[in-house]
Amino acid sequence: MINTAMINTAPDILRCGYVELVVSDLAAAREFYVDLLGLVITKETPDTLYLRTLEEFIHHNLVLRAGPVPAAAAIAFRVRTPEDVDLAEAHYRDLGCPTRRAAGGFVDGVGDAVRVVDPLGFPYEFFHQVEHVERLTWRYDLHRTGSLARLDHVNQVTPDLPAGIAYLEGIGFRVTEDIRDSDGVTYAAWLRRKPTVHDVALTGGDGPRLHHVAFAAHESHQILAVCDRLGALRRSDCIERGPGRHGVSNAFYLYLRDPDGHRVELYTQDYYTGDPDNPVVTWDVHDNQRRDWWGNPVVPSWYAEASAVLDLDGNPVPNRPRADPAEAAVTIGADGFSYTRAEGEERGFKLGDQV
Ligand SMILES: O=S(=O)(O)c1ccc(O)c(O)c1
Ligand SMILES: [Fe+2]
Repeated sequence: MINTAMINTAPDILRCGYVELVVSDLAAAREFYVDLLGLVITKETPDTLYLRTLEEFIHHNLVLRAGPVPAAAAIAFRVRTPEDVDLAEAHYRDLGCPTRRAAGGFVDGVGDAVRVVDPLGFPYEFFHQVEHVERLTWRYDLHRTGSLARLDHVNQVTPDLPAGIAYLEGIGFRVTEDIRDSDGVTYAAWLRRKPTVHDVALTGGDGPRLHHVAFAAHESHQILAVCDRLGALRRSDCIERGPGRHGVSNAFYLYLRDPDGHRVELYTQDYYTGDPDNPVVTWDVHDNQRRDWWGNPVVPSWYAEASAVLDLDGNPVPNRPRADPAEAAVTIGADGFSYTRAEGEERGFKLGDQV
């Protein structure tokens, strides 16, 4: 149940504004995110890159900071007013979480902000004041392969889904879709603030870890163009999963891994969820089309690997193990290679038996 008392002090979150990633080789990361994916450089210093998508008007959607340990340093949400930063600071103090305020911002282009280590162990930031930059929507002369339009969501690995969902509902998020089994175990959930399928997804597993950050294109052919470009450049090795169409969200997708292994999703064409009675879509964990609508396999690394997250002092936050069953175990390894049916309904491998 949602604890409405908590919502009263929660900030009014608009959307996920940016993610700060630590990368071990800034030049290699620049080549991946700028040359390959076409993100736009708003600002560049010797140790930091500020990048944005084509439709963005705030200073950046991605901060790449050179550092020894690849990890996620911040998941930053824009809030509606400057006063919401105060509310965020008070809310997380009420929750007993570490907080740190920076009146001049933690990164360039962003003003007064508060960073917290939230109850799940994730480094969240809440900001309102931000430097406006040129929105490049109509600058087709600058659009590159993929034409990534905006930052869409983050996916976070956490062990206890019910607790994670309750916490996020307490700061105003709403579930739009989830994956469960007949015993009531929840394996994954998608939660929103903006009127699409999600701003934050929770994936059941040892955490806190950042599973991926997703950028949205307008059309699936733009994602396919990235695949073709990667093939032409003989960089197909950075394609981890897809292209394909998700069951959950109905979005067309592609997952890439950057030079440090940070996972990036290219994503397009999910659906509107803005009405207060938006119906939640629940998928059975044995539904072989839940994660890929065409039944294509989910490679094991997609379930197993994710990025560490840092606390407010820059130290990796230790993982807590998931107590509930792991989806990859319940679905007989990389599902899509076999029918993931409940006990007694096994039908062996799909066509083209895999070894
Ligand atoms: O693989 S899923 O269909 O569950 C899925 C749906 C939406 C996403 O953004 C995602 O990363 C994964
Ligand atoms: Fe995603």
